[in-house]
Amino acid sequence: MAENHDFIRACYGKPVSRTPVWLMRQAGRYLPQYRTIRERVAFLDLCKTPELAAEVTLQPVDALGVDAAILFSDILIPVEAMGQHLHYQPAPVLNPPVRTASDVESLRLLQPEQDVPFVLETIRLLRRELEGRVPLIGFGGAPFTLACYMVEGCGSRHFLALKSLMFRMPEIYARLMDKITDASIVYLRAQVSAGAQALQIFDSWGGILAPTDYRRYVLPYSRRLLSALEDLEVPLIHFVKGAGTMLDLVASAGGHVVGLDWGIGLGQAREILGDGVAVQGNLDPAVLLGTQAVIESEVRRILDENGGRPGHVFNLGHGIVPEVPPANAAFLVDCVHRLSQR
Ligand SMILES: Cc1c2[nH]c(c1CCC(=O)O)Cc1[nH]c(c(CCC(=O)O)c1C)Cc1[nH]c(c(CCC(=O)O)c1C)Cc1[nH]c(c(C)c1CCC(=O)O)C2
Repeated sequence: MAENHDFIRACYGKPVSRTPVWLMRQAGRYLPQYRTIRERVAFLDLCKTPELAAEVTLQPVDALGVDAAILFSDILIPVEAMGQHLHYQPAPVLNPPVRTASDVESLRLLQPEQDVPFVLETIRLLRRELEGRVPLIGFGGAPFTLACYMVEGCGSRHFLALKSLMFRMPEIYARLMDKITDASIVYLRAQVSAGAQALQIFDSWGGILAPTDYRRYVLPYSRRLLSALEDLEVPLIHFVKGAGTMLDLVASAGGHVVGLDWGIGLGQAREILGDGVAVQGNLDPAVLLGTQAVIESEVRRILDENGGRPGHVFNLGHGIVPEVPPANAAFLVDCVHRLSQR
C-alpha cells in the first residue's frame, strides 16, 4: 500500500521512520547510465518509448536509493499534443509561438489516451516494475510555466513576450491560461488513473512576477488545477521556483506539499506556512558539487531547521545539474536517511 511509504506519509504530515528524499530531475545527464541510452536515442524519442522511459525512471531509484520514482517525461509533452511543434536542442523550442487570439483558439484540448498514450503506458509499466518498492510521482507544468514556453517559443531570461501578452491583452492571456488549465486537469487525472501515486506541479517561472501579479495572473489557474485534482486521493506537491516572498499565496492555491527552493530558510518557510501543509526541499543543487563534508553539514542544517516536525520531504531546491558526481547524489540520500533516523 502506497500509504505506508514514508514519502506518502510525509506528504500528508504523518510520522515517518526517517525523512524521505528524492531529487528533482533525478533521472538525467549526471548519470552515466542515462548518457549511455541518450547516445543512441533522442530525448523526445526516449520520452515516447515506454520501455526506455521506464528504464531511465528506475536508474536513480537503483543507483541512489531515493524514496520515490518520478515518471521520466517533460512538462512540454502535453503542449505538443495541443498543437505546437516541439523539439529540443537540448533546450526546448516550440513552434509557432502563441501570440494572438487565433493562435490560442487553434490550440486543441488534450485527449490523453489518444494523444499521449506513451505517458500512460510508461506509468503502467513502472507500477508493474516497481512492485511497490517506492511510490511513483507523476507531474505536469503549472499553467503559468507552460504559458511562458508556449508564448516565448523557448526559454527566456525575462519572458517579455509572455508579460506583454499578459499586460496588453489580458483577455487573450486569460483564454490561453484557461485552455492550458483544462488540458492539465485531464492530463494529470489520466496519470493518476494509469497509476501515478502522487503529483507534482512545476511552476518553474512563477517567481518572475511581483506578488500582486502572481495573485492576479497565476494563482486563480493553479488553484483551479489543484482543486480539480483534490478528489484523486494522491498527495499534490506544488513547487513554485522563486516564491520565497509569497509562500502564503502559493499555499493558498491548495495541495498537500509546498516545494521550496533555497531562497528561503526551511525554518522560516515553516513559520510562514504553519502546520497545515507539508514542505519539500530545499538544498541548493550546487552544494552537490561541493565536498562530502559540506553536503553532510548542509543536510544537517536543513534537518535542524525542520526541527523534527512531521511533513518534510527532503529534496533539492531545483533540478540536479549534469555536472554533479553521482557518488555525491548517493551520499546525499544516505546522509538524509542516516541523520534523520528516528
Ligand atoms: C522547465 C521544465 C522543463 N522540464 C521540466 C521543467 C520543470 C522543472 C525545472 O524547472 O527544471 C520537468 C522535467 N524534465 C524532465 C523531468 C524528468 C523527471 C525527473 O527526473 O525529474 C522533469 C520532471 C526530464 C528532462 N527534460 C530535459 C532533459 C535533458 C534532455 C537531454 O537528455 O538532453 C531531461 C532529462 C530537457 C528540458 N526540458 C525543459 C528544459 C528547460 C529542458 C532543457 C534544459 C536542460 O537541458 O536541462 C523544460
